[in-house]
Amino acid sequence: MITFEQVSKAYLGKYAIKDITTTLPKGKIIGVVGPNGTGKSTTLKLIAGLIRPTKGRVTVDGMEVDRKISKHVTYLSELDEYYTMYSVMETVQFFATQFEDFNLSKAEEMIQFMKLDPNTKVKHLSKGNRGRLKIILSLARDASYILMDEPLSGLDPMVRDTIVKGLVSFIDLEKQTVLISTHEVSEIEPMLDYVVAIKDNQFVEVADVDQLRQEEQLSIVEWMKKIYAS
Ligand SMILES: Nc1ncnc2c1ncn2[C@@H]1O[C@H](COP(=O)(O)OP(=O)(O)OP(=O)(O)O)[C@@H](O)[C@H]1O
Repeated sequence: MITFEQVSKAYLGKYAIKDITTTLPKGKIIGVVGPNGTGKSTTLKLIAGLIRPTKGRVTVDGMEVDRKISKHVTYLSELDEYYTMYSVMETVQFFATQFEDFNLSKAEEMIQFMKLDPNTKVKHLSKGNRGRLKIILSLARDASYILMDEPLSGLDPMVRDTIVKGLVSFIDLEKQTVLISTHEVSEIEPMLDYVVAIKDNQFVEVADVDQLRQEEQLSIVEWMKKIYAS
């Protein structure tokens, strides 16, 4: 369970998010959505302990978040952060030495699923294939919380659908909670259980995406259009 207690984050005196109090459930795939610059990355980084709130408290399973939370939380950033001299397999093996919960056989399975050549050096991978490698590195950890900041950026629209389906099959919702930030909601919509949209520094939440579809006959994309139009 992730809680925000009166959390604000300001950069140079300007708020990205302001006075948020909420609880995000466990065992769900949660979309963090909104237009550019609304605070999606900020929200994920606060949960990952990469930045500190200006005010308030963020907790994960009752633990106040600081950098040590990375034992329980994996964060896939928008940036590349690996050694380009390593091959795909060497990178995966290196990560296995860094994280106790890294599941090497799951990583190998995902390399096959993503159709990556394990022997290719990272510096020779296309942008899309680096994107695939990043997804593998974050999902191969048996961490309780998986945070993915724009995981589909740089990936060919033709393969996104397959990758999204693959992502779901590698997540164990009995033990894991996933937060995915994106402004390309339509592509991940089928996998989402719960949605946090950020508008005017506040969270607007949909606790049950199926209910939204059944009772209000709205897709998330349609719901977002309504929110951001008002
Ligand atoms: N390190 C920083 N220094 C100053 N301002 C920042 C910093 N990081 C983020 N911001 C500002 O905070 C606001 C929220 O940024 P954030 O990156 O969280 O948004 P986002 O929704 O993830 O955007 P995008 O979709 O473009 O990635 C923006 O106005 C951004 O310019």
